[in-house]
Amino acid sequence: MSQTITPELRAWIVQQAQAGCTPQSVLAAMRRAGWDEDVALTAMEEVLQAHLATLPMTTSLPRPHLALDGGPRALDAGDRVVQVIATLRRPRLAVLANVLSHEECEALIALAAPRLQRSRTVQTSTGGEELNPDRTSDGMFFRRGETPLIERIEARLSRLLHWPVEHGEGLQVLRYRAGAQYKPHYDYFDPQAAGTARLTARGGQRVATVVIYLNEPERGGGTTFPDVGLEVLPQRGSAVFFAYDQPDPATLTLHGGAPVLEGEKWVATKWLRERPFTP
Ligand SMILES: O=C(O)CCC(=O)C(=O)O
Ligand SMILES: [Fe+2]
Repeated sequence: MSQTITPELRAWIVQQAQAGCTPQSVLAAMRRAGWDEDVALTAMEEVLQAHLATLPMTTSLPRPHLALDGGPRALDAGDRVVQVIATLRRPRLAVLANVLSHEECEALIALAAPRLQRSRTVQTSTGGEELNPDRTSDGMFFRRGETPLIERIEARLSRLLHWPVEHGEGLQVLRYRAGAQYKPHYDYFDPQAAGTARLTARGGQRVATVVIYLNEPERGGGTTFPDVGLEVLPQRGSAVFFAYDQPDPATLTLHGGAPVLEGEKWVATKWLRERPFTP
C-alpha cells in the first residue's frame, strides 16, 4: 500500500511535536492508525525538517558545529585533542571525551565553589531571574576571559565548535547535591514569552549548549534527552554538545539533569549565542 503525507497529517505531526509529545508517542499513534513503521518514521522526519525550514531563522546561517564530516574519532581543539564518542543527527548532538583535563576540572570546581548560590533561571515572562523549584542545583557564572584557565577553555571550545568566543555567554558552573536535579527544559528562550526580546537584545538567541562534566557522582545525575530516550552519564572531562537551529521543540533538544542519587555532580555549561554577547 502506498501511503502519502496529507496536509492534515503534516499539520498534526507538527502540532504533536510542538505540544511536546515524544517522537515515540507520535509514531505509536501513526502505527495505530495503520501506518507502516518505516513510512511513518520517514514521514515524521520529512515533516519536521520542512517545518523547521519555514521558521524565521534559516538553517543556512552559520551555527556552532563540530567538524564531523568523514567520521573522525578525534577533533583538533587547538591545545588539545578531543575524542568523539557518539553522535546523533536529531537532535544534533555529540558526546565528547577529553574536553578538559582532570586538573582543569578540579581547578574549575575550586574556583567556583566559594561563589555558588542557589541556581536561578531566566524568567522568560519578564526577562528577569527567579528561584525555580524545577532546578535545585547551586550555580555561578564566570565572566568571559575571567582567568587564564577560563580563557584557555573558551578558546578551546571556540576552536572545537567553529564559533567565536565573543558569541558565548560566560561559563556557568553548577553543583547538584544528592536529590538535586534540573527538570527537562529547552535552553533557547521561548519566542512567545514576553521577556524574550529583552533577553535576546544582547547576543540574539541561544543556538547551542555544551555541558562539561567536572566530576562523577556515584549514582544518578545523567543528562537526559526525553524526546529520544538518551541519557549521557557524567565522566570527568567529557561533555555533551547539542545545537538547535531554531527555538523550537521540533529540534528535539528537550533535556534535563536527572536527580543525583548519591554523591555530588559538578558541570560547567557554555551557551552559544547567534551574535556577539555583551554581559
Ligand atoms: O546538569 C545537566 O546535566 C544539564 C544542565 C543543563 O541543562 C543546563 O545547564 O542548561
Ligand atoms: Fe539546559
